[in-house]
Amino acid sequence: MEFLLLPGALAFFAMLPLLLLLKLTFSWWVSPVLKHLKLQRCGFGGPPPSFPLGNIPEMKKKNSVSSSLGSSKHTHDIHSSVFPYFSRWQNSHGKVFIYWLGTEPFLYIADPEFLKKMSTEVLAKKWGKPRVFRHDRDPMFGNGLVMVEGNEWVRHRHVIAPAFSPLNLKAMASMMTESTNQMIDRWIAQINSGNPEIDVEKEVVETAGEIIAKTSFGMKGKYAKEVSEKLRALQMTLFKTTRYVGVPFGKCFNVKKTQEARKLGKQIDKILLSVIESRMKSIKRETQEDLLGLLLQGNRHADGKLGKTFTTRDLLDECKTFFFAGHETTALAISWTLLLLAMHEDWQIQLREEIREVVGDPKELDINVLAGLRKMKWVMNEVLRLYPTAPNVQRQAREDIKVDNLTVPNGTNMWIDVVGMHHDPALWGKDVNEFRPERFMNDVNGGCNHKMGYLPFGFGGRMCVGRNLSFMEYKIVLTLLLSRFSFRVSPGYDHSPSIMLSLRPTHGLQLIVHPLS
Ligand code: HEM
Repeated sequence: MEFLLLPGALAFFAMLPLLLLLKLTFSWWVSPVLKHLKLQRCGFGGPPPSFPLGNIPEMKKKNSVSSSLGSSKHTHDIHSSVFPYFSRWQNSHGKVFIYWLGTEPFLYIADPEFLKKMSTEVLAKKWGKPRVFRHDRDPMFGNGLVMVEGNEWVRHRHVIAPAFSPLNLKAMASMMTESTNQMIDRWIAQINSGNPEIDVEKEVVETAGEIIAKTSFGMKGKYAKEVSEKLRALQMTLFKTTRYVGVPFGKCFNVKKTQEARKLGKQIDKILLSVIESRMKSIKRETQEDLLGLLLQGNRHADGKLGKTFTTRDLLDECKTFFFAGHETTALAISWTLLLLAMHEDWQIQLREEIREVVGDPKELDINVLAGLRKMKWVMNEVLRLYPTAPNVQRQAREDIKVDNLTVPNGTNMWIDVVGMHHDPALWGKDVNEFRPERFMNDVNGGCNHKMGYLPFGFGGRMCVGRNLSFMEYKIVLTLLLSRFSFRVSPGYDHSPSIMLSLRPTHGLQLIVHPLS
């Protein structure tokens, strides 16, 4: 019997490399070509891709050409500098077209009407997230809420959303004031030493990292700082390199960085797992009011046992997700705000007056009054319009989607260009690139002529779950900073916003900071 099988088995092993080659040729060449033909038949145009890089060479070329907007030219007209390739392709292919990251087709969307029609066709739980990004960002988000799909997403969102209710968030205010006051002390010391130029982006991002480490997993002091630094190092390792997402063997271009990210990811998981496990052991005494505490309390069966909805791995992925989705987006919103207020002293004065009227003495900050900071909310909305810190929203079709006479085929990735829509004069009018917070005075959409044209927190059922937390942090940090300091743009500041997952200032954000008497 064995002898009879042997020639067959040998033939199989001899064929193995050929089978593998056929499989790879199909997935990386035949299948993308078929997809391309299908998309063309569906009526979508776009820049012609090459194999195996897709349109990446053109994207990289344009990236290197785009440079600083010039220190004297603090223009808010940033779309063509942060996404030069999209801005160019829009001119020749309109506001909806196909481009390719490696062998993965992406539908580019900067047309709110198209987006509206598509999103009325698809339930939140039926949207996918691009598989190439899920894979690429696995060390950061794992299967946390940002990436999870289908019924699993419903389950996660159902448990997580209540943790972000305004009532629960109030308990976190003291963690925010504590870290902000420590930052203020550092600034005072630096100014007293004769150096009033502060890189507010570096400072605020660091402080927000500590805040989220406290509010997410209840870490304190030095420990919060250490974990937050490790998590940030992981993000830098993943994003500060030339990346070939969607390209076959793309990770091989960066073996060292990929290994480094994996190593850091494991270290972080180890630290967070030990925190989660020790918190689980003391579950009966669990009174901590951070997000992990709230999830643990919601994760108990009626008999008090753990694991109703989340496994330890789920909890770990969610804690990391809160960190990565929450700290930089909020910190950068605060940093861009400080720049815009430094450029528009009138608004700095108006906000300071509002703080005086609504909050009174910031040393006794009563967070119940924060809702009264109306002008500050207009400023936040306007900053997130001009500088949306989450510069795009992504989806993947899990079924064919009909939009008028076009079909978006199952599996198509979508890249919704938030920066593009927020800077589109057809949606906002001639003053689109001006800082005018008052446009939000009587209109939550800031006068945009389409309600899906303003998407700083995404859209539909998957809209940002942490936005209430970010509103609170934004108001607390700004209240404390504006009560203590005035801000001017430093001559050393080079205005060059760029994308590194979030929309950030490439060379930091240097302001001249003066203590108020
Ligand atoms: C200014 C601050 C923030 C901005 C601009 C922002 C923006 C966004 C955007 C654009 C999305 C994608 C929505 C979509 O796909 O339609 C999102 C999702 C998400 N955000 Fe935020 N975010 C901010 C703060 C936060 C904070 C503070 C947290 C948590 C601590 C957080 C946690 C999340 C999570 C977990 C999701 C995934 C929601 C889901 O898919 O169900 N975000 N955010």
